[in-house]
Amino acid sequence: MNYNLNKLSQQQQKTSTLAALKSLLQLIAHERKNLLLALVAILINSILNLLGPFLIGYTIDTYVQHKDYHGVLLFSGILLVMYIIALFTSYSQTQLMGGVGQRMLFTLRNAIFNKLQVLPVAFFNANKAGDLISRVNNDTDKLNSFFSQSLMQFIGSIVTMVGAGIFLLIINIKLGAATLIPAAFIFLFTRIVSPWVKGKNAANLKSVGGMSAEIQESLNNFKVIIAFNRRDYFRKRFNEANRQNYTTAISAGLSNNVFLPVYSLFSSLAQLIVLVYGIYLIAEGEFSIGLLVSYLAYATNFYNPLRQLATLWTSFQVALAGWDRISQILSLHSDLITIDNGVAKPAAALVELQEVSFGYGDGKEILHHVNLQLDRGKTYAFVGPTGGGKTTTASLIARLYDPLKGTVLLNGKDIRSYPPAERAKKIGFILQEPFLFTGTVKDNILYGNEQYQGYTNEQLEAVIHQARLSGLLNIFENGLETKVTSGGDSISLGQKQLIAFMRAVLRNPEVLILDEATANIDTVTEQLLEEILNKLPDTTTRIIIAHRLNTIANADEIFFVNAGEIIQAGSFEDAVNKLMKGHRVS
Ligand SMILES: Nc1ncnc2c1ncn2[C@@H]1O[C@H](COP(=O)(O)OP(=O)(O)OP(=O)(O)O)[C@@H](O)[C@H]1O
Repeated sequence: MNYNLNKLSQQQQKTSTLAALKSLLQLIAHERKNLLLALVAILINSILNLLGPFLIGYTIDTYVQHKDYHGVLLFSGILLVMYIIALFTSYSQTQLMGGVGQRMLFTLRNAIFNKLQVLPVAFFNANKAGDLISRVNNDTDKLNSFFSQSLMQFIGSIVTMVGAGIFLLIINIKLGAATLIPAAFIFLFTRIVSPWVKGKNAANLKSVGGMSAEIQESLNNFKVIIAFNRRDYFRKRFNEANRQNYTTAISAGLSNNVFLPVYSLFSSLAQLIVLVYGIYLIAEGEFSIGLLVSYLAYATNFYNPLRQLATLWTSFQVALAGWDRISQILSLHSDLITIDNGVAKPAAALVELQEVSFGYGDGKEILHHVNLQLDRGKTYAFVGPTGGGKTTTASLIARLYDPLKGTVLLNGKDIRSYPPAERAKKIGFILQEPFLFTGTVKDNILYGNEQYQGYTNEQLEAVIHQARLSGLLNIFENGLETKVTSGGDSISLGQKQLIAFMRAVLRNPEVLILDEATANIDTVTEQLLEEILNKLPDTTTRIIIAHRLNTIANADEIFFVNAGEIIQAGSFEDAVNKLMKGHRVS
């Protein structure tokens, strides 16, 4: 499956505006009650706005021309009450839709974040974290702006326009038709120009994502930047991303501003038509002054919302561009599904790779028809040159990826048939770069461990003691309460590896994979770690990926992993003998 969102956006078929609007409305479908209330408020508001000019015209013709000031006063009072009610309805709908927008934002951000939690490693390999953050933060906010500020105004404007259009045609069909001609041009113009505007806004949102990715990358690597004094390099890259954003923002801004002047021009033309044609009709005796005043007001009532629609339409195009980027994530599914293949065959080994081939999607094959058997309770070492495929093999055993061909079996069952929670419990994987989150050593040790959640420090210390891990915990000044940050600068890399080690061992896995897990640990601690490994339950299978020969000296079996192959090299002595005869171990 293609997980590259940028490639996906190129492949993605353009959705029609109506289809996109439909899918956007589905997002707030559960807000029916608030939407209905906001709709009623905006309808009342529009109706009151529409009645205004009619009453003004009526007052002029009936009372002003006959100097009936009592009537003028009465209708002025009625108009004042109408304006106050209109103000109240406008305020209510803003409040209601503000709430709808914020709740939609909340739900949507949760939905994207939850989706990110279930997507496979391949997705994160293919996309930059900064761009993903931008989609969660920035793009969702564009939708919020549309829902909270624009949607009801949008509906209100359309209702007012339709109402005003009907009044225009009812009062005088010929004048009405002439007044509405410019609107037809506006409609045509909008249809033609909208996809272009949406495209410009999509490019701008993409460049915001690119800039966010640049910031994220330089922040992650700030030590290297300072150590190598390469500030200029990242400054240049950021400058480039910023410039790109500046250019696309200008371009999007210009395209967004295209609607308003055109709408304004055609609105003014319509006013002119009403004035010229209206005066002609008065001269012909077909029209009254009061009617013309009402008529001009209705023409304004028709074209003003249309002008407002120009701004709202822009906000809609921006929201659509944001929605496209969000739905690209939401529409993805993990291809690491759990398959229904629950019948275990008699297991020849605990872990078995049968004719496994794998590559990362760039066409290069990393493993080629590999066969491997790992027995329960034994210790295995994967050695080989840098980039030889050791981590890849371990990742396939832990099902971070699925093989392109062949099968990985755990206990005689296809690894794909294990539910993720069960698989994670059976396989402990200590990565080359252990992941720690901000909290304490205890929080990090208990991460993903249901069994000991809620244990007090004393209870957990007892468990750690039982697992013979006390020696490792003692290395931390404040024991379980030692503070850890996700950047991990408060503790050393070796200490991080120790926490990851304790985390994995306490889960009591059937297979424990250590990927260069002792590379940053001093030899005394490494010795301690080895003792712990040796005392793990007899049933635990250990896979050690290491470059240091002393780390693998006690392995029952050593495998050379290189150039797509995994070669069984026997015990440490056998491997050393083979090495003497010309095999290269890194
Ligand atoms: N996420 C990835 N996307 C594309 N290619 C990758 C990815 N991870 C690894 N590779 C490639 O796969 C090959 C094997 O990498 P792997 O990490 O398995 O090697 P290794 O033997 O563990 O190396 P090391 O000893 O340096 O840890 C390398 O050529 C590497 O460039």
